Amino acid sequence: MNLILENVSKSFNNQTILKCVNLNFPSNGCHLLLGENGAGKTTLTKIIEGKLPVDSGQVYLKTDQKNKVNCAIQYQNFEAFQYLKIKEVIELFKKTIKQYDFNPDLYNLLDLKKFEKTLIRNASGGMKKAVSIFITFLLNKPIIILDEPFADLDLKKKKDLRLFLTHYVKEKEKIILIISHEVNEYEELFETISILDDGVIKESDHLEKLSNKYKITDNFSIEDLFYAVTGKRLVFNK
Ligand SMILES: Nc1ncnc2c1ncn2[C@@H]1O[C@H](COP(=O)(O)OP(=O)(O)OP(=O)(O)O)[C@@H](O)[C@H]1O
Repeated sequence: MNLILENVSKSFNNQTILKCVNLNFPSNGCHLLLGENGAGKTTLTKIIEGKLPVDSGQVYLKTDQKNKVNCAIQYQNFEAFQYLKIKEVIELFKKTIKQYDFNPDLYNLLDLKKFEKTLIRNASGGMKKAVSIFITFLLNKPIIILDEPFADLDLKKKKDLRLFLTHYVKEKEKIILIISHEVNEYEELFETISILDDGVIKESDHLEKLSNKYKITDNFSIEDLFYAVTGKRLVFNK
């Protein structure tokens, strides 16, 4: 199973945001989409989700045939259901999804048991992020897109989530696409890295191939790769 984007272009008000994007994400792996603010990452995910039409090109899920894309997206912020408790929100989703996937390991690592009775309106940024991540997996879709999943989580949850994702993609036939600026020490997690720069995919390949191509051999870091490819720093105070 592969998520395929073929020659995808998109403009807003005559400004080209995505230029002829070609991507291929195979299942059983986590894939990183990397780019500066405004590079076009969110636009790309909305196109994958089917929320935004393309100007040209196509997006599909390839098995032995071309299928419509069916994906769950975790957005950066969770602001819905302000007057429900965290547990009630999860119960509500369980009632509306036919074949939900309640993952107890994910529930525990995100510490949701502890905050079940907290109203969404009183939940902290980290708690809301935990709820949105959990619901994205609960939806049980073949494609999962996580938008800055690690931001707002404390160090233990970041580490546990990284480990969870590593095992999860090996066990389930899913495609996980992650948009993140937090990439330090996440090198092992990603099967492929795609670098989006001003609407153009500059590179999209396996880590090892990219590190060899750019001759980053000692202490390989994704930040160094981004710099080698774009000439720009992801971390500006480096
Ligand atoms: N509906 C819209 N109408 C006009 N311009 C838009 C629209 N949506 C996005 N844009 C523009 O498209 C460009 C890419 O935006 P996008 O949100 O995809 O970037 P991003 O890579 O997700 O950035 P960030 O890392 O800050 O979230 C920006 O210049 C943005 O202003």
